[in-house]
Amino acid sequence: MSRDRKPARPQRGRPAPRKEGPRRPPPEDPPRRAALDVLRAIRERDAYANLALPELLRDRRITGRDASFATELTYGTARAQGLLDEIIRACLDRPLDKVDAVVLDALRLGAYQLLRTRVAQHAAVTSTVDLVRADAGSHVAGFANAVLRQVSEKDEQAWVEEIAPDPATDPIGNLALRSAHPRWVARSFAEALGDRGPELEAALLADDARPAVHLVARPGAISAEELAAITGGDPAPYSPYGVHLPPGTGDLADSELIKERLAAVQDEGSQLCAIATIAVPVTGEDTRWLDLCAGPGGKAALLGALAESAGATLDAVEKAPHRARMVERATEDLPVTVHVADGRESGLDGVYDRVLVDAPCTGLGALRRRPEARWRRKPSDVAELTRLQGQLLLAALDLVRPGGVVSYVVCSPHLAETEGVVHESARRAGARTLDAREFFPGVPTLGAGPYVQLWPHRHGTDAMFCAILRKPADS
Ligand SMILES: C[S@@+](CC[C@H](N)C(=O)[O-])C[C@H]1O[C@@H](n2cnc3c(N)ncnc32)[C@H](O)[C@@H]1O
Repeated sequence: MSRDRKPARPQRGRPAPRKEGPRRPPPEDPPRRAALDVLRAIRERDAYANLALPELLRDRRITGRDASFATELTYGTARAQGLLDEIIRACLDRPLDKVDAVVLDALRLGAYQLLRTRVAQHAAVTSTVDLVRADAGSHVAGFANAVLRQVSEKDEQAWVEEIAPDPATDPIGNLALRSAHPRWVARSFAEALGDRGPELEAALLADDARPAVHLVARPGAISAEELAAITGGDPAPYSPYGVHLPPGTGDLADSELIKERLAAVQDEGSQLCAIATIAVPVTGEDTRWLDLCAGPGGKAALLGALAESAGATLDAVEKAPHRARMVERATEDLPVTVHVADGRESGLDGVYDRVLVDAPCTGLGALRRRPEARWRRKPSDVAELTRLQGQLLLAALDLVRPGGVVSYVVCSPHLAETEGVVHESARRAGARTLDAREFFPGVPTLGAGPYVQLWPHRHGTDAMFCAILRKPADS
């Protein structure tokens, strides 16, 4: 394995690397090179680690233990970025933003190995210095070496003790740094949980755990028990259609079960929100259902299969044409009609018995799936998204018939995106908020209601939020 391989040294007589420009020798250390290239792609072109890394590993034919090591380095460094930056900052005699971005990527990678892996110190330092030399030139190799030597003088715990805010006066700031989250994200979790202590810590730490893969068994085609038996998984604790796969289950894209649409990969929290949408009683007709933000089609496929057995039909609206095509593929053979349209002005009539608004959101509830997302999202995203979420929810309340129900779902616990949007839209439309907890039977620790907020550390699901609204019958 190349992890502990001694790095190549310049040969005697070989000309020293020129100072004026970076040179890139053939990769000597494929896993670290792959990790560094993906970290750079994340920074320079907003790449997603979970898409960019597998592609790069495939292209460079990096497999086995090297691929696992590259994955650990890339995901771990991307997640811990803010904490690593604070530690690197403490080792500098200049502001962090004066460090060349290419060098900083490598310093983060080196610091991650020193603080959060079992890679030997000398291997972590020399391999990083080699990468810096190759990418930024020899003149900065000494600087990188000096910074990493300083980082290596303490372990993570000691660094955190030294640089974290005092937990007595700033518990959120302390936990944010400890758990490598931006302060505003930690604060939003604290506000949603009503906790600044152990539960907040558990919620933040859950973002670093690898989520189990959940499958949904297509209703009417296969039962969860059958799917569990075939896959070696376990029936999910709460969703009657869910299966939890054993840890380490590989890529399922080529599995016959998925290709034949008997099953799909879907977080149990998403399943529960779709199921709740149709569990609420409505009086009278119950045959016209609408999914107003349907792409890529996970919930539309589950609702479509449930619609088929209930004798209902589903209209699925999606603004982005390529995502609408994904909905079409996911719902083939189901009573689903896909519309490429803006949900705020879809042109559809207000006749629906049930509407799901699974609105675009910050995704703060699924940070465990996107290593870089916690650092990419900005507080300013929230204001923009809440405006759109409110408009979509009002449109849904317009499209639902009197007496019908709307469920509003986001994958975020941020109160502005959850309760804030629901309060304001319900008030403006004169809609009644129902106790959503009733429609999540058997799910524990749902708090005081009337909304449902799921959490990875409590429920093993993404942090999905669900509110259920009823349009007054006389409106
Ligand atoms: C959270 S995702 C929905 C996930 C989907 N329900 C599922 O379970 O697979 C939100 C979707 O809304 C779409 N979207 C964004 N703005 C929209 C709008 N104004 N009208 C309709 N869809 C919109 C996005 O393209 C995205 O596909």
